[in-house]
Amino acid sequence: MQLPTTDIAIQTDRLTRSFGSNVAVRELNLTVRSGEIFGLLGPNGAGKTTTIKMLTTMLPPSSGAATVAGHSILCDSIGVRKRIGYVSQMISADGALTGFENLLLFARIYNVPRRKRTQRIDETLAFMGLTEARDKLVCTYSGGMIRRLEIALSMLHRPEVLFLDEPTIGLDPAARLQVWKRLKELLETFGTTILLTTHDMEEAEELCDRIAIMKEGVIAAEGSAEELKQRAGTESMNQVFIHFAGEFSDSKPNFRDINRARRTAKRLG
Ligand SMILES: Nc1ncnc2c1ncn2[C@@H]1O[C@H](COP(=O)(O)OP(=O)(O)OP(=O)(O)O)[C@@H](O)[C@H]1O
Repeated sequence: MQLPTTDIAIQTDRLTRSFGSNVAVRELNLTVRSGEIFGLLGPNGAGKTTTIKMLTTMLPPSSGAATVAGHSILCDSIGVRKRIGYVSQMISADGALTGFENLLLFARIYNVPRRKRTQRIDETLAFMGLTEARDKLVCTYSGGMIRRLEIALSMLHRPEVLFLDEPTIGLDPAARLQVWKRLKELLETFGTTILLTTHDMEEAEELCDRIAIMKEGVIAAEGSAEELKQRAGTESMNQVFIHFAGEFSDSKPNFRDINRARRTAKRLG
């Protein structure tokens, strides 16, 4: 089915990225509809982060093309950047500043008009349940509060599309639920399209309207959690993952990837 372009938030056309002889993402054709939460799943090294880096214009593709919020990642990276937010696994808020000060810094970067800044920051803090922590140093925040602040930083300019790389990695169950709640509210309140990566099958089922399971740089399966369960002939999302991505998640074991995931978990834990 062909969707009208206004209903499409992200579209890729044979998007490919290689690192030397290693093809991390191979001729990816992906469509994310406006106003949905889309989950990219897959074992370590499947190409999820590389996909996000290309879509956020941080990494040029080796070949292929993509549009994000109607703008080409190849010819209009500024147009893309103005319309997106990105919460990576790596970048953290500055622990030596308060939540408010962190947001003020981003408000300047995003060119939020000076007279609107304080109001926008306070609204965003309230939205993320951080009003009471407004003037506290971020180094005193819990892992869940840091993650919510990072989401607040990424949505300060009210992006059309938000990219989240493993948003709840390293969080305890209560903090994870809080993040899910805020992300759903973000979609309901602002209509923000969300593309996230996760290894957490419960997260994918609970949060995502549609899911793509990547394996070795290609999409092995795509659909809603219910559709994927039906196709795999199981009620368990873990079994769905194994069915489409394979039993072993060490197809491309990589010190860099494991080390990065551990550092993120440690940072938030
Ligand atoms: N900067 C880089 N230089 C060389 N190889 C890279 C680089 N970034 C990614 N890769 C390789 O590309 C492949 C895909 O990596 P990517 O980080 O996209 O996977 P991922 O699905 O996000 O994994 P994870 O779940 O561990 O975050 C891996 O084989 C990885 O080693």
